[in-house]
Amino acid sequence: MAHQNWGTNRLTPPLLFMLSCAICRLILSNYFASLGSSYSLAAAAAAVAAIVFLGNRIHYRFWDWITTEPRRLPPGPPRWPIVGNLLQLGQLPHRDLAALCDKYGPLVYLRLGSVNAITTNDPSIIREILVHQDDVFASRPRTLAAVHLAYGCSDVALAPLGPRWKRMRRICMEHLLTTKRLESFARHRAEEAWHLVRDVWARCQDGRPINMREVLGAFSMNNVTRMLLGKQYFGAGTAGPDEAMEFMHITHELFWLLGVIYLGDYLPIWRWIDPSGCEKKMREVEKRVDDFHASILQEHRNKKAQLKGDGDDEMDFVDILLSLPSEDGKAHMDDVEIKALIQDMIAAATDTSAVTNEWAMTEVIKHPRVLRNIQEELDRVVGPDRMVSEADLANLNYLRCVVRETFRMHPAGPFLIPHESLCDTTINGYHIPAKTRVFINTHGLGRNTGIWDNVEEFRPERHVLLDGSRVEISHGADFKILPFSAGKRKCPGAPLGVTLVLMALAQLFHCFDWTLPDGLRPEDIDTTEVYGMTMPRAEPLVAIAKPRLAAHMYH
Ligand code: HEM
Repeated sequence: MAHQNWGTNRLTPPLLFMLSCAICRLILSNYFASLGSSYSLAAAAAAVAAIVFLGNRIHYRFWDWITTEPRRLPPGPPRWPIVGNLLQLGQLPHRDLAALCDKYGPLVYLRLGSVNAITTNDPSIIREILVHQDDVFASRPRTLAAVHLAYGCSDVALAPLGPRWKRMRRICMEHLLTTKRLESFARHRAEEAWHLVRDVWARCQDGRPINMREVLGAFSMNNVTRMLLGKQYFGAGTAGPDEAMEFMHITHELFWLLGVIYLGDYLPIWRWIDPSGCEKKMREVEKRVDDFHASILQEHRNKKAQLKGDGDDEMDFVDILLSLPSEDGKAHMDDVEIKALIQDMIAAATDTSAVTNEWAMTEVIKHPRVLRNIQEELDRVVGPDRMVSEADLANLNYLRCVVRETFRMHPAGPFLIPHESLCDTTINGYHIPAKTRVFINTHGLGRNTGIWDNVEEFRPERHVLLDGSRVEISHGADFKILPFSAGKRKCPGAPLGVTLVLMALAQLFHCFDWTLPDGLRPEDIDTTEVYGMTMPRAEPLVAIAKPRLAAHMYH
Protein backbone atom coordinates (compact mmCIF):
# COMPACT_ATOMS: atom_id res chain seq x y z
CA MET A 1 0.00 0.00 0.00
CA ALA A 2 1.21 3.48 -0.80
CA HIS A 3 2.74 5.37 2.09
CA GLN A 4 0.64 8.49 2.76
CA ASN A 5 2.57 11.73 2.88
CA TRP A 6 1.23 14.64 4.85
CA GLY A 7 2.58 18.16 4.58
CA THR A 8 5.21 19.00 7.20
CA ASN A 9 2.77 21.56 8.69
CA ARG A 10 0.92 18.62 10.33
CA LEU A 11 3.92 18.15 12.61
CA THR A 12 4.36 21.79 13.48
CA PRO A 13 1.59 22.26 16.16
CA PRO A 14 2.68 19.37 18.40
CA LEU A 15 6.31 20.44 18.05
CA LEU A 16 5.40 24.04 18.82
CA PHE A 17 3.40 22.87 21.83
CA MET A 18 6.31 20.86 23.21
CA LEU A 19 8.70 23.73 22.62
CA SER A 20 6.40 26.19 24.42
CA CYS A 21 6.07 23.84 27.41
CA ALA A 22 9.84 23.60 27.66
CA ILE A 23 10.26 27.39 27.49
CA CYS A 24 7.54 27.99 30.13
CA ARG A 25 9.10 25.39 32.37
CA LEU A 26 12.49 27.06 32.08
CA ILE A 27 11.10 30.51 32.80
CA LEU A 28 9.04 29.32 35.78
CA SER A 29 11.89 27.37 37.35
CA ASN A 30 14.10 30.46 36.95
CA TYR A 31 11.36 32.47 38.57
CA PHE A 32 11.09 30.22 41.64
CA ALA A 33 14.86 29.98 41.95
CA SER A 34 15.15 33.71 41.86
CA LEU A 35 12.42 34.48 44.42
CA GLY A 36 13.79 36.96 46.82
CA SER A 37 16.27 38.34 44.30
CA SER A 38 15.86 41.80 42.84
CA TYR A 39 14.78 40.34 39.50
CA SER A 40 11.87 38.31 40.85
CA LEU A 41 9.18 40.74 39.78
CA ALA A 42 10.55 41.06 36.25
CA ALA A 43 10.90 37.27 35.93
CA ALA A 44 7.32 36.69 37.08
CA ALA A 45 6.03 39.27 34.60
CA ALA A 46 8.05 37.65 31.79
CA ALA A 47 6.69 34.19 32.70
CA VAL A 48 3.08 35.38 32.63
CA ALA A 49 3.62 37.25 29.34
CA ALA A 50 5.22 34.15 27.78
CA ILE A 51 2.38 31.91 28.94
CA VAL A 52 -0.25 34.31 27.59
CA PHE A 53 1.58 34.79 24.30
CA LEU A 54 2.45 31.15 23.67
CA GLY A 55 -0.96 30.01 24.92
CA ASN A 56 -2.52 32.25 22.34
CA ARG A 57 -0.23 30.94 19.60
CA ILE A 58 -0.83 27.32 20.59
CA HIS A 59 -4.57 27.84 20.71
CA TYR A 60 -4.45 29.46 17.29
CA ARG A 61 -2.19 26.75 15.74
CA PHE A 62 -4.22 23.91 17.30
CA TRP A 63 -7.43 25.43 16.02
CA ASP A 64 -5.85 25.83 12.62
CA TRP A 65 -4.55 22.26 12.74
CA ILE A 66 -7.95 20.83 13.60
CA THR A 67 -10.04 22.91 11.20
CA THR A 68 -7.92 23.12 8.04
CA GLU A 69 -7.96 20.35 5.49
CA PRO A 70 -4.60 18.54 5.73
CA ARG A 71 -2.47 19.12 2.65
CA ARG A 72 -1.81 15.77 1.09
CA LEU A 73 1.52 15.28 -0.61
CA PRO A 74 1.77 12.76 -3.47
CA PRO A 75 2.37 9.16 -2.37
CA GLY A 76 5.93 7.97 -1.98
CA PRO A 77 8.20 5.59 -0.15
CA PRO A 78 8.64 5.78 3.65
CA ARG A 79 11.62 7.95 4.61
CA TRP A 80 14.35 8.01 7.22
CA PRO A 81 14.87 10.93 9.58
CA ILE A 82 17.37 13.52 8.31
CA VAL A 83 18.38 11.71 5.08
CA GLY A 84 14.80 11.08 3.96
CA ASN A 85 14.86 8.94 0.80
CA LEU A 86 18.45 9.69 -0.18
CA LEU A 87 19.59 6.16 0.65
CA GLN A 88 17.07 4.75 -1.83
CA LEU A 89 18.95 6.31 -4.76
CA GLY A 90 21.74 4.18 -6.21
CA GLN A 91 24.17 4.50 -9.10
CA LEU A 92 21.34 4.72 -11.64
CA PRO A 93 18.84 7.07 -9.95
CA HIS A 94 16.65 7.35 -13.09
CA ARG A 95 15.95 3.61 -12.84
CA ASP A 96 15.33 3.84 -9.06
CA LEU A 97 12.85 6.67 -9.54
CA ALA A 98 11.09 4.82 -12.39
CA ALA A 99 10.70 1.80 -10.09
CA LEU A 100 9.12 4.09 -7.47
CA CYS A 101 6.63 5.35 -10.09
CA ASP A 102 5.73 1.72 -10.88
CA LYS A 103 5.09 1.12 -7.20
CA TYR A 104 3.44 4.33 -5.97
CA GLY A 105 1.84 5.80 -9.09
CA PRO A 106 2.66 8.36 -11.76
CA LEU A 107 3.50 11.18 -9.35
CA VAL A 108 5.82 10.33 -6.45
CA TYR A 109 6.94 12.49 -3.54
CA LEU A 110 10.41 12.10 -2.05
CA ARG A 111 12.24 13.86 0.70
CA LEU A 112 15.91 14.15 -0.22
CA GLY A 113 17.63 15.31 2.95
CA SER A 114 16.19 18.76 3.53
CA VAL A 115 14.73 19.07 0.01
CA ASN A 116 11.20 18.29 -1.18
CA ALA A 117 11.17 16.47 -4.52
CA ILE A 118 8.71 14.94 -6.94
CA THR A 119 9.25 12.62 -9.86
CA THR A 120 7.10 11.43 -12.74
CA ASN A 121 7.32 9.37 -15.94
CA ASP A 122 3.75 10.06 -17.05
CA PRO A 123 2.91 12.13 -20.19
CA SER A 124 -0.14 13.89 -18.75
CA ILE A 125 1.62 14.92 -15.54
CA ILE A 126 4.65 16.05 -17.54
CA ARG A 127 2.34 18.17 -19.72
CA GLU A 128 0.76 19.64 -16.57
CA ILE A 129 4.19 20.59 -15.21
CA LEU A 130 5.83 21.86 -18.39
CA VAL A 131 2.87 23.43 -20.15
CA HIS A 132 -0.16 24.13 -17.95
CA GLN A 133 1.88 25.12 -14.87
CA ASP A 134 4.98 26.30 -16.69
CA ASP A 135 5.03 29.57 -14.71
CA VAL A 136 5.20 27.64 -11.45
CA PHE A 137 7.74 24.99 -12.42
CA ALA A 138 10.14 26.76 -14.76
CA SER A 139 12.73 27.71 -12.16
CA ARG A 140 15.98 25.89 -11.30
CA PRO A 141 17.38 24.88 -7.92
CA ARG A 142 20.45 26.81 -6.78
CA THR A 143 22.79 23.82 -6.58
CA LEU A 144 26.44 24.09 -5.68
CA ALA A 145 27.40 23.06 -9.21
CA ALA A 146 25.27 25.94 -10.54
CA VAL A 147 26.95 28.37 -8.17
CA HIS A 148 30.53 27.24 -8.86
CA LEU A 149 30.31 26.13 -12.48
CA ALA A 150 27.82 28.56 -13.98
CA TYR A 151 29.16 31.83 -12.63
CA GLY A 152 26.79 31.99 -9.67
CA CYS A 153 23.80 30.95 -11.82
CA SER A 154 24.30 33.88 -14.20
CA ASP A 155 23.97 31.66 -17.27
CA VAL A 156 20.81 30.41 -19.06
CA ALA A 157 20.61 26.71 -18.31
CA LEU A 158 21.08 26.75 -14.54
CA ALA A 159 19.70 30.19 -13.71
CA PRO A 160 16.51 30.49 -11.64
CA LEU A 161 13.51 31.96 -13.43
CA GLY A 162 13.70 35.75 -13.39
CA PRO A 163 14.61 38.82 -15.44
CA ARG A 164 18.28 37.81 -15.65
CA TRP A 165 17.48 34.36 -17.10
CA LYS A 166 14.97 35.99 -19.47
CA ARG A 167 17.56 38.40 -20.81
CA MET A 168 20.24 35.74 -21.29
CA ARG A 169 17.78 33.40 -23.01
CA ARG A 170 16.66 36.25 -25.28
CA ILE A 171 20.29 36.84 -26.28
CA CYS A 172 20.54 33.13 -27.23
CA MET A 173 17.33 33.21 -29.23
CA GLU A 174 17.76 36.58 -30.94
CA HIS A 175 21.50 36.72 -31.57
CA LEU A 176 23.06 33.26 -31.43
CA LEU A 177 20.61 30.54 -32.42
CA THR A 178 18.52 32.28 -35.09
CA THR A 179 17.91 30.44 -38.38
CA LYS A 180 19.93 33.09 -40.22
CA ARG A 181 22.88 32.78 -37.86
CA LEU A 182 22.83 28.98 -37.99
CA GLU A 183 22.71 29.11 -41.80
CA SER A 184 25.82 31.27 -41.76
CA PHE A 185 27.69 28.34 -40.16
CA ALA A 186 26.47 25.77 -42.72
CA ARG A 187 29.82 25.81 -44.50
CA HIS A 188 31.67 24.99 -41.25
CA ARG A 189 29.26 22.15 -40.54
CA ALA A 190 29.78 20.73 -44.05
CA GLU A 191 33.55 20.86 -43.52
CA GLU A 192 33.25 19.08 -40.19
CA ALA A 193 31.05 16.38 -41.77
CA TRP A 194 33.78 15.85 -44.35
CA HIS A 195 36.46 15.71 -41.60
CA LEU A 196 34.37 13.05 -39.88
CA VAL A 197 34.32 10.86 -42.99
CA ARG A 198 38.05 11.41 -43.58
CA ASP A 199 38.84 10.64 -39.94
CA VAL A 200 36.98 7.30 -40.04
CA TRP A 201 38.39 6.48 -43.47
CA ALA A 202 41.97 7.09 -42.24
CA ARG A 203 41.39 5.05 -39.07
CA CYS A 204 39.84 2.08 -40.91
CA GLN A 205 42.69 1.60 -43.41
CA ASP A 206 44.41 -1.05 -41.30
CA GLY A 207 41.11 -2.79 -40.50
CA ARG A 208 41.52 -2.08 -36.78
CA PRO A 209 38.54 -1.28 -34.54
CA ILE A 210 37.70 2.39 -34.11
CA ASN A 211 36.80 4.03 -30.81
CA MET A 212 33.59 5.77 -31.88
CA ARG A 213 33.37 7.84 -28.71
CA GLU A 214 36.56 9.67 -29.72
CA VAL A 215 35.39 10.18 -33.30
CA LEU A 216 31.89 11.37 -32.45
CA GLY A 217 33.11 13.51 -29.53
CA ALA A 218 35.58 15.30 -31.83
CA PHE A 219 32.85 15.89 -34.44
CA SER A 220 30.45 17.52 -31.96
CA MET A 221 33.15 19.47 -30.17
CA ASN A 222 34.65 20.87 -33.39
CA ASN A 223 31.25 21.89 -34.72
CA VAL A 224 30.40 23.71 -31.52
CA THR A 225 33.77 25.36 -30.91
CA ARG A 226 34.02 26.59 -34.50
CA MET A 227 30.67 28.26 -34.15
CA LEU A 228 31.28 29.55 -30.63
CA LEU A 229 34.95 30.31 -30.45
CA GLY A 230 36.02 30.32 -34.08
CA LYS A 231 38.44 27.39 -33.77
CA GLN A 232 38.71 23.60 -33.80
CA TYR A 233 40.32 21.71 -30.97
CA PHE A 234 40.56 18.27 -32.59
CA GLY A 235 42.26 17.10 -35.76
CA ALA A 236 43.98 19.48 -38.12
CA GLY A 237 42.61 22.60 -36.43
CA THR A 238 44.09 25.88 -35.40
CA ALA A 239 44.42 25.36 -31.62
CA GLY A 240 47.80 24.13 -30.38
CA PRO A 241 48.08 20.72 -28.67
CA ASP A 242 48.49 22.19 -25.15
CA GLU A 243 45.42 24.34 -25.50
CA ALA A 244 43.45 21.43 -26.97
CA MET A 245 44.46 19.16 -24.06
CA GLU A 246 43.53 21.79 -21.47
CA PHE A 247 40.21 22.35 -23.20
CA MET A 248 39.47 18.62 -23.27
CA HIS A 249 40.38 18.17 -19.61
CA ILE A 250 38.30 20.99 -18.29
CA THR A 251 35.26 20.12 -20.39
CA HIS A 252 35.40 16.51 -19.16
CA GLU A 253 35.68 17.60 -15.54
CA LEU A 254 32.95 20.16 -16.03
CA PHE A 255 30.53 17.56 -17.47
CA TRP A 256 31.32 15.13 -14.69
CA LEU A 257 30.77 17.70 -11.93
CA LEU A 258 27.57 19.03 -13.49
CA GLY A 259 26.16 15.50 -13.55
CA VAL A 260 27.07 14.46 -10.04
CA ILE A 261 24.29 14.20 -7.42
CA TYR A 262 26.19 16.03 -4.70
CA LEU A 263 24.96 15.22 -1.19
CA GLY A 264 25.92 18.71 0.02
CA ASP A 265 22.95 20.02 -2.00
CA TYR A 266 20.59 17.94 0.16
CA LEU A 267 22.35 17.67 3.53
CA PRO A 268 23.97 20.99 4.47
CA ILE A 269 26.07 19.18 7.12
CA TRP A 270 27.73 17.18 4.31
CA ARG A 271 29.37 20.37 3.07
CA TRP A 272 31.37 20.70 6.30
CA ILE A 273 32.90 17.29 5.76
CA ASP A 274 32.92 17.04 1.93
CA PRO A 275 34.53 13.57 2.17
CA SER A 276 34.87 13.11 -1.58
CA GLY A 277 36.36 16.60 -2.01
CA CYS A 278 33.62 17.37 -4.55
CA GLU A 279 33.15 21.00 -3.62
CA LYS A 280 36.91 21.57 -3.56
CA LYS A 281 37.08 20.06 -7.05
CA MET A 282 34.26 22.38 -8.18
CA ARG A 283 36.24 25.41 -7.00
CA GLU A 284 39.36 24.19 -8.79
CA VAL A 285 37.51 23.58 -12.06
CA GLU A 286 35.73 26.94 -11.65
CA LYS A 287 39.12 28.67 -11.59
CA ARG A 288 40.54 26.73 -14.57
CA VAL A 289 37.41 27.25 -16.64
CA ASP A 290 37.42 30.94 -15.85
CA ASP A 291 41.09 31.28 -16.89
CA PHE A 292 40.30 29.47 -20.13
CA HIS A 293 37.35 31.72 -20.91
CA ALA A 294 39.32 34.84 -19.98
CA SER A 295 42.01 33.93 -22.53
CA ILE A 296 39.35 33.28 -25.20
CA LEU A 297 37.87 36.74 -24.57
CA GLN A 298 41.28 38.36 -24.71
CA GLU A 299 42.10 36.63 -28.02
CA HIS A 300 38.82 37.85 -29.51
CA ARG A 301 39.39 41.39 -28.27
CA ASN A 302 42.87 41.41 -29.79
CA LYS A 303 41.52 40.09 -33.10
CA LYS A 304 38.76 42.70 -33.08
CA ALA A 305 41.26 45.50 -32.46
CA GLN A 306 43.32 44.31 -35.45
CA LEU A 307 40.39 43.84 -37.86
CA LYS A 308 38.45 46.96 -36.81
CA GLY A 309 34.96 45.42 -37.27
CA ASP A 310 34.55 44.00 -40.79
CA GLY A 311 31.08 42.56 -41.74
CA ASP A 312 29.40 40.09 -39.42
CA ASP A 313 29.36 37.03 -41.69
CA GLU A 314 32.44 35.45 -40.17
CA MET A 315 31.60 36.43 -36.59
CA ASP A 316 31.64 33.61 -34.08
CA PHE A 317 29.41 33.65 -30.96
CA VAL A 318 32.08 35.31 -28.81
CA ASP A 319 32.48 38.11 -31.40
CA ILE A 320 28.71 38.58 -31.40
CA LEU A 321 28.50 38.67 -27.60
CA LEU A 322 31.37 41.16 -27.45
CA SER A 323 29.47 43.41 -29.84
CA LEU A 324 26.24 43.51 -27.80
CA PRO A 325 25.51 46.40 -25.42
CA SER A 326 24.86 45.66 -21.76
CA GLU A 327 21.49 46.18 -20.19
CA ASP A 328 22.47 49.07 -17.95
CA GLY A 329 23.47 51.26 -20.88
CA LYS A 330 27.16 50.29 -20.91
CA ALA A 331 28.69 49.71 -24.33
CA HIS A 332 29.41 46.01 -23.74
CA MET A 333 27.98 43.01 -21.98
CA ASP A 334 29.61 42.12 -18.73
CA ASP A 335 32.53 39.63 -19.10
CA VAL A 336 30.95 37.29 -16.55
CA GLU A 337 27.75 37.14 -18.61
CA ILE A 338 29.69 36.34 -21.78
CA LYS A 339 31.74 33.64 -20.06
CA ALA A 340 28.60 32.12 -18.52
CA LEU A 341 26.93 31.95 -21.94
CA ILE A 342 29.96 30.37 -23.64
CA GLN A 343 30.14 27.86 -20.84
CA ASP A 344 26.47 26.96 -21.24
CA MET A 345 26.71 26.47 -24.96
CA ILE A 346 29.75 24.20 -24.72
CA ALA A 347 28.15 22.11 -21.98
CA ALA A 348 24.67 22.00 -23.53
CA ALA A 349 25.63 21.41 -27.15
CA THR A 350 28.59 19.04 -27.29
CA ASP A 351 27.97 16.08 -25.02
CA THR A 352 24.25 15.86 -25.77
CA SER A 353 24.75 15.29 -29.49
CA ALA A 354 27.87 13.09 -29.11
CA VAL A 355 26.18 10.81 -26.57
CA THR A 356 23.04 10.53 -28.72
CA ASN A 357 25.14 9.60 -31.76
CA GLU A 358 27.04 6.92 -29.86
CA TRP A 359 23.78 5.37 -28.63
CA ALA A 360 22.24 5.48 -32.11
CA MET A 361 25.29 3.77 -33.64
CA THR A 362 25.31 1.18 -30.86
CA GLU A 363 21.66 0.28 -31.42
CA VAL A 364 22.02 0.23 -35.21
CA ILE A 365 25.08 -2.04 -35.13
CA LYS A 366 23.24 -4.23 -32.62
CA HIS A 367 20.37 -4.50 -35.14
CA PRO A 368 21.82 -5.24 -38.64
CA ARG A 369 18.29 -5.19 -40.09
CA VAL A 370 17.99 -1.50 -39.09
CA LEU A 371 21.40 -0.75 -40.66
CA ARG A 372 20.23 -2.30 -43.96
CA ASN A 373 17.05 -0.21 -43.92
CA ILE A 374 18.99 3.00 -43.25
CA GLN A 375 21.43 2.27 -46.09
CA GLU A 376 18.62 1.42 -48.51
CA GLU A 377 17.05 4.79 -47.77
CA LEU A 378 20.40 6.60 -48.16
CA ASP A 379 21.04 4.87 -51.49
CA ARG A 380 17.60 5.92 -52.68
CA VAL A 381 17.71 9.55 -51.48
CA VAL A 382 21.43 10.36 -51.87
CA GLY A 383 22.89 7.64 -54.11
CA PRO A 384 26.51 6.45 -54.32
CA ASP A 385 27.93 9.35 -56.34
CA ARG A 386 27.78 12.22 -53.89
CA MET A 387 28.01 12.94 -50.17
CA VAL A 388 25.00 13.60 -47.94
CA SER A 389 24.12 17.29 -47.64
CA GLU A 390 22.02 19.07 -45.00
CA ALA A 391 19.21 19.42 -47.54
CA ASP A 392 18.90 15.60 -47.61
CA LEU A 393 18.20 15.30 -43.90
CA ALA A 394 14.52 16.23 -44.20
CA ASN A 395 14.01 13.36 -46.68
CA LEU A 396 15.63 10.62 -44.60
CA ASN A 397 12.46 9.60 -42.82
CA TYR A 398 13.64 6.19 -41.66
CA LEU A 399 16.83 7.68 -40.19
CA ARG A 400 14.67 10.24 -38.41
CA CYS A 401 12.70 7.36 -36.87
CA VAL A 402 16.01 5.81 -35.77
CA VAL A 403 16.93 9.05 -33.98
CA ARG A 404 13.48 9.27 -32.38
CA GLU A 405 13.76 5.69 -31.17
CA THR A 406 17.24 6.46 -29.80
CA PHE A 407 15.79 9.38 -27.84
CA ARG A 408 13.02 7.13 -26.52
CA MET A 409 15.45 4.56 -25.16
CA HIS A 410 18.45 6.75 -24.37
CA PRO A 411 17.42 10.37 -23.81
CA ALA A 412 20.46 12.62 -23.46
CA GLY A 413 19.13 14.28 -20.28
CA PRO A 414 17.61 11.55 -18.07
CA PHE A 415 15.95 14.16 -15.78
CA LEU A 416 16.11 17.09 -18.24
CA ILE A 417 17.87 19.74 -16.17
CA PRO A 418 15.99 19.53 -12.85
CA HIS A 419 13.28 22.17 -12.50
CA GLU A 420 12.09 23.77 -9.23
CA SER A 421 8.68 25.11 -8.22
CA LEU A 422 8.40 28.78 -7.32
CA CYS A 423 5.30 28.62 -5.10
CA ASP A 424 2.82 26.18 -3.52
CA THR A 425 0.57 24.44 -6.03
CA THR A 426 -1.42 21.27 -6.62
CA ILE A 427 -1.12 18.48 -9.19
CA ASN A 428 -3.88 15.87 -9.46
CA GLY A 429 -5.20 17.13 -6.09
CA TYR A 430 -1.84 16.66 -4.35
CA HIS A 431 -0.10 19.52 -2.60
CA ILE A 432 3.30 20.48 -4.05
CA PRO A 433 5.15 22.91 -1.77
CA ALA A 434 7.20 25.85 -3.05
CA LYS A 435 10.85 25.03 -3.84
CA THR A 436 10.11 21.41 -4.70
CA ARG A 437 12.74 19.86 -6.99
CA VAL A 438 11.22 18.23 -10.05
CA PHE A 439 12.77 15.14 -11.62
CA ILE A 440 11.00 14.57 -14.94
CA ASN A 441 12.19 11.09 -15.77
CA THR A 442 12.57 11.03 -19.56
CA HIS A 443 14.32 7.66 -19.38
CA GLY A 444 11.34 6.28 -17.47
CA LEU A 445 8.94 7.95 -19.91
CA GLY A 446 10.49 6.13 -22.89
CA ARG A 447 10.22 2.81 -21.03
CA ASN A 448 6.81 3.38 -19.51
CA THR A 449 4.95 0.15 -20.28
CA GLY A 450 1.62 2.01 -20.03
CA ILE A 451 2.40 3.95 -23.22
CA TRP A 452 4.94 1.83 -25.17
CA ASP A 453 4.88 -1.86 -26.04
CA ASN A 454 8.05 -4.02 -25.88
CA VAL A 455 9.93 -1.17 -24.24
CA GLU A 456 13.34 -2.89 -24.40
CA GLU A 457 13.10 -3.52 -28.16
CA PHE A 458 14.83 -1.01 -30.49
CA ARG A 459 12.23 -0.67 -33.25
CA PRO A 460 12.35 2.59 -35.30
CA GLU A 461 9.28 1.48 -37.28
CA ARG A 462 7.07 2.33 -34.30
CA HIS A 463 7.52 6.02 -35.19
CA VAL A 464 6.64 5.76 -38.90
CA LEU A 465 3.60 7.89 -39.69
CA LEU A 466 0.83 6.14 -41.60
CA ASP A 467 0.34 9.03 -44.04
CA GLY A 468 4.06 8.98 -44.92
CA SER A 469 4.62 12.54 -43.73
CA ARG A 470 7.90 13.75 -42.24
CA VAL A 471 8.74 12.42 -38.77
CA GLU A 472 9.52 15.21 -36.30
CA ILE A 473 12.15 14.60 -33.65
CA SER A 474 10.44 16.51 -30.86
CA HIS A 475 7.99 15.66 -28.11
CA GLY A 476 4.88 15.98 -30.30
CA ALA A 477 1.37 16.51 -28.99
CA ASP A 478 1.27 13.27 -26.99
CA PHE A 479 4.42 13.93 -24.89
CA LYS A 480 5.48 10.29 -25.24
CA ILE A 481 9.12 11.25 -25.74
CA LEU A 482 10.76 14.43 -24.54
CA PRO A 483 14.27 14.82 -26.00
CA PHE A 484 14.33 18.63 -25.88
CA SER A 485 11.71 19.26 -23.17
CA ALA A 486 8.83 21.75 -23.57
CA GLY A 487 7.65 25.08 -22.20
CA LYS A 488 9.80 28.02 -21.13
CA ARG A 489 12.90 25.92 -20.48
CA LYS A 490 12.80 23.85 -23.64
CA CYS A 491 16.12 23.45 -25.42
CA PRO A 492 16.80 26.54 -27.58
CA GLY A 493 19.40 24.57 -29.57
CA ALA A 494 17.08 21.73 -30.69
CA PRO A 495 17.25 22.45 -34.47
CA LEU A 496 21.05 22.56 -34.37
CA GLY A 497 21.19 19.46 -32.13
CA VAL A 498 18.96 17.50 -34.55
CA THR A 499 21.10 18.58 -37.51
CA LEU A 500 24.35 17.52 -35.82
CA VAL A 501 22.92 14.12 -34.89
CA LEU A 502 21.30 13.37 -38.26
CA MET A 503 24.31 14.60 -40.22
CA ALA A 504 26.88 12.46 -38.38
CA LEU A 505 24.73 9.33 -38.63
CA ALA A 506 23.83 9.87 -42.30
CA GLN A 507 27.51 10.30 -43.24
CA LEU A 508 28.72 7.31 -41.24
CA PHE A 509 26.06 4.93 -42.57
CA HIS A 510 26.25 6.25 -46.14
CA CYS A 511 30.04 5.98 -46.40
CA PHE A 512 30.75 2.86 -44.32
CA ASP A 513 29.55 -0.59 -43.38
CA TRP A 514 29.81 -1.43 -39.71
CA THR A 515 30.64 -4.66 -37.87
CA LEU A 516 31.89 -5.64 -34.43
CA PRO A 517 35.47 -6.62 -33.54
CA ASP A 518 36.78 -9.93 -32.17
CA GLY A 519 33.90 -12.12 -33.28
CA LEU A 520 31.56 -10.21 -30.96
CA ARG A 521 27.93 -10.86 -31.91
CA PRO A 522 25.51 -7.89 -32.19
CA GLU A 523 23.32 -9.30 -29.43
CA ASP A 524 26.37 -9.32 -27.09
CA ILE A 525 26.70 -5.54 -27.13
CA ASP A 526 26.30 -4.27 -23.60
CA THR A 527 23.90 -1.33 -23.36
CA THR A 528 24.44 -0.45 -19.70
CA GLU A 529 24.49 3.31 -19.13
CA VAL A 530 26.23 5.52 -16.57
CA TYR A 531 24.23 8.26 -14.91
CA GLY A 532 25.26 11.88 -15.39
CA MET A 533 24.00 15.17 -16.79
CA THR A 534 24.01 13.23 -20.04
CA MET A 535 23.93 9.44 -19.92
CA PRO A 536 26.56 7.71 -22.06
CA ARG A 537 27.20 3.98 -22.42
CA ALA A 538 29.33 2.56 -19.63
CA GLU A 539 31.86 1.38 -22.24
CA PRO A 540 32.76 3.33 -25.41
CA LEU A 541 31.52 1.82 -28.66
CA VAL A 542 34.32 0.15 -30.60
CA ALA A 543 33.49 -0.97 -34.17
CA ILE A 544 35.05 -1.85 -37.51
CA ALA A 545 34.28 0.36 -40.49
CA LYS A 546 34.52 -0.70 -44.14
CA PRO A 547 34.16 1.88 -46.94
CA ARG A 548 31.08 1.21 -49.10
CA LEU A 549 31.48 3.98 -51.73
CA ALA A 550 33.96 4.10 -54.63
CA ALA A 551 37.54 4.91 -53.47
CA HIS A 552 37.63 8.36 -55.14
CA MET A 553 34.71 9.50 -52.97
CA TYR A 554 36.97 9.65 -49.90
CA HIS A 555 39.56 12.00 -51.42
C1 HEM B 1 21.01 16.39 -29.39
C2 HEM B 1 21.28 17.54 -28.88
C3 HEM B 1 20.61 18.18 -27.69
C4 HEM B 1 19.75 17.65 -26.76
C5 HEM B 1 19.24 16.22 -26.68
C6 HEM B 1 19.39 18.71 -25.84
C7 HEM B 1 18.52 18.57 -24.77
C8 HEM B 1 18.26 19.55 -23.84
C9 HEM B 1 17.45 19.35 -22.67
C10 HEM B 1 16.74 18.06 -22.30
C11 HEM B 1 17.44 20.53 -21.99
C12 HEM B 1 16.76 20.81 -20.63
C13 HEM B 1 15.36 21.37 -20.80
C14 HEM B 1 14.64 21.49 -19.47
O1 HEM B 1 15.28 21.51 -18.43
O2 HEM B 1 13.40 21.54 -19.47
C15 HEM B 1 18.25 21.48 -22.73
C16 HEM B 1 18.47 22.79 -22.34
C17 HEM B 1 19.29 23.65 -23.02
N1 HEM B 1 19.94 23.42 -24.21
FE1 HEM B 1 19.90 21.68 -25.28
N2 HEM B 1 20.03 19.86 -26.22
C18 HEM B 1 20.78 19.59 -27.34
C19 HEM B 1 21.56 20.49 -28.05
C20 HEM B 1 21.73 21.81 -27.74
C21 HEM B 1 22.48 22.76 -28.53
C22 HEM B 1 23.15 22.43 -29.85
C23 HEM B 1 22.45 23.95 -27.85
C24 HEM B 1 23.05 25.29 -28.20
C25 HEM B 1 23.93 25.55 -29.08
C26 HEM B 1 21.68 23.75 -26.64
C27 HEM B 1 21.43 24.72 -25.67
C28 HEM B 1 20.66 24.54 -24.56
C29 HEM B 1 20.45 25.56 -23.52
C30 HEM B 1 21.05 26.96 -23.52
C31 HEM B 1 19.58 25.00 -22.57
C32 HEM B 1 19.04 25.67 -21.32
C33 HEM B 1 17.66 26.28 -21.58
C34 HEM B 1 17.08 27.01 -20.35
O3 HEM B 1 17.31 26.57 -19.23
O4 HEM B 1 16.37 28.00 -20.56
N3 HEM B 1 21.24 22.44 -26.61
N4 HEM B 1 18.73 20.86 -23.86
